[in-house]
Amino acid sequence: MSYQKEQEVAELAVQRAAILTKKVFHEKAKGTLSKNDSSPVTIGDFGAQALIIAAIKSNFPNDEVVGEEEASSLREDTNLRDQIWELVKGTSLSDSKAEDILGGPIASMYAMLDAIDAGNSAGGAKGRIWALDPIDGTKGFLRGGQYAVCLALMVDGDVKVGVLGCPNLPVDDSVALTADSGVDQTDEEGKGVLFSAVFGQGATSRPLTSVGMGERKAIQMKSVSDLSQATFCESLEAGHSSHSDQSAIASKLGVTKPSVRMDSQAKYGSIARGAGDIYLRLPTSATYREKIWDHAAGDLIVREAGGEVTDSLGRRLDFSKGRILAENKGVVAAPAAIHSHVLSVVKEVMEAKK
Ligand SMILES: Nc1ncnc2c1ncn2[C@@H]1O[C@H](COP(=O)(O)O)[C@@H](O)[C@H]1OP(=O)(O)O
Ligand SMILES: [Mg+2]
Ligand SMILES: [Mg+2]
Ligand SMILES: [Mg+2]
Repeated sequence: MSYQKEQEVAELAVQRAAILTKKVFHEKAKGTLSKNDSSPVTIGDFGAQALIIAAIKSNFPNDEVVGEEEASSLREDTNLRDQIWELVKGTSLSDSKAEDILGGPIASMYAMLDAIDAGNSAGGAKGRIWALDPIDGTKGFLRGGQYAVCLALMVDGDVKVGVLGCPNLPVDDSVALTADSGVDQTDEEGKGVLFSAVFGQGATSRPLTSVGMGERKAIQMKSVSDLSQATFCESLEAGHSSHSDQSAIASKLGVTKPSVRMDSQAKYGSIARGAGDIYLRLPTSATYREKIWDHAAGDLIVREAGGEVTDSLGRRLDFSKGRILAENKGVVAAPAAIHSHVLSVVKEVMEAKK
C-alpha cells in the first residue's frame, strides 16, 4: 500500500491543528485544566484533537482513533467548552482545496465534543487505528518551549504513516540543536516544520505552513563517526525520564557535549533530520507505561530516516498492546549503525543499578 491519501490527510490535519495551537501558544490565558493524573491540558489540546479527529472521520469513517484527550470535563464546564468552540470554528487552512480535503468545518459544538470523544479506541493488533497526541509536551507548550502535534496510522499494530508538526523547531533541517533549542521559543522567525513518513518510503520534512509537496525534502539521520561529538536529547522534565541514568550512559559512551533538553516528540524529529544524534528515555518509575501516542509517529520517522528505535532492553516498540506500550520500558533511538553499541551501554548502566 502506498498510503498516499492517508499521508495527505494526516499532514493537512496536523497542519490545520497547529494553526489553532499557535493561536493559543501566543495567548497568556491558555485555559489550563489539571487532569486526574495531575498532568495539564489546555484549550489547545482539546481544540486540536477535535479538528484532527473530524478530518480523519470525514475521510476514513471506519477507522478508529486512540486520542489522548476526552471531553467529559467540557460537557460540564460550559465556559471552557465555548472558548474551545470559538477557536475551532475560527480555524481553517487558507488553501480552500486543502480545507475541503479535511471535510471543511465541524458542524456544531456538539459535533466537536463527539469528535473529541471519538478518540476512545482501546487500540490493539487488528485493523486501522490512528494514534493522536494533539499537543505532545503540554508542559513545554505552557512554558513557551517545544511541543508537537502528533498523528500516526497503525495497521494491524504496525505504524504505517507518521506525522509530527513542530511549530517551534527551525524549518531548516541543517540547523543543529543547541542547549537552548528546548527553551523560550516564543519568537516565530524561521520556525515551524512538519515531519512525515510512510513505512518503506523514507522520511521527509517541509515547512509547516506550506501546502502540498513542493518544498518536501528527504531527511536522514547523521552518521556518527565520533561519539565524543554526538548530541543527545532527553526530556526537559526530570519526572519523565531519568536524567541521572541518561547522563551516566552518555558519559560511558564518551559523549562530551551537554544533553539538549526539550519537550515532546520534537526530539524524534530532530534526530531524524540530523540536528541531533541520540534520544534516550530511561524510566523514572517501575510502573509508568509509555502511551502509544507519545511515540508512534516519532518511531516511524526515525526508522525511515535510517535510525533504530528500541526500548531499554532492545525490544522494538510494540504498538499493538492497546493504548499503552505495555511490553516496553524506556526508549533508545539512534542511527542504525551505532544503535547496538548505544544499547549495550544502556544495558550495562541499568544492570549496574540493580
Ligand atoms: N512518569 C512519566 N514517565 C514518562 N513519561 C511521562 C511520565 N509522565 C508523563 N509522561 C509523558 O511524557 C510526555 C512528554 O514527554 P517529554 O518529557 O519527552 O516531553 C507527555 O506526553 C507525558 O504524558 P502526559 O500527557 O500524561 O503529560
Ligand atoms: Mg504526549
Ligand atoms: Mg498531549
Ligand atoms: Mg498530556
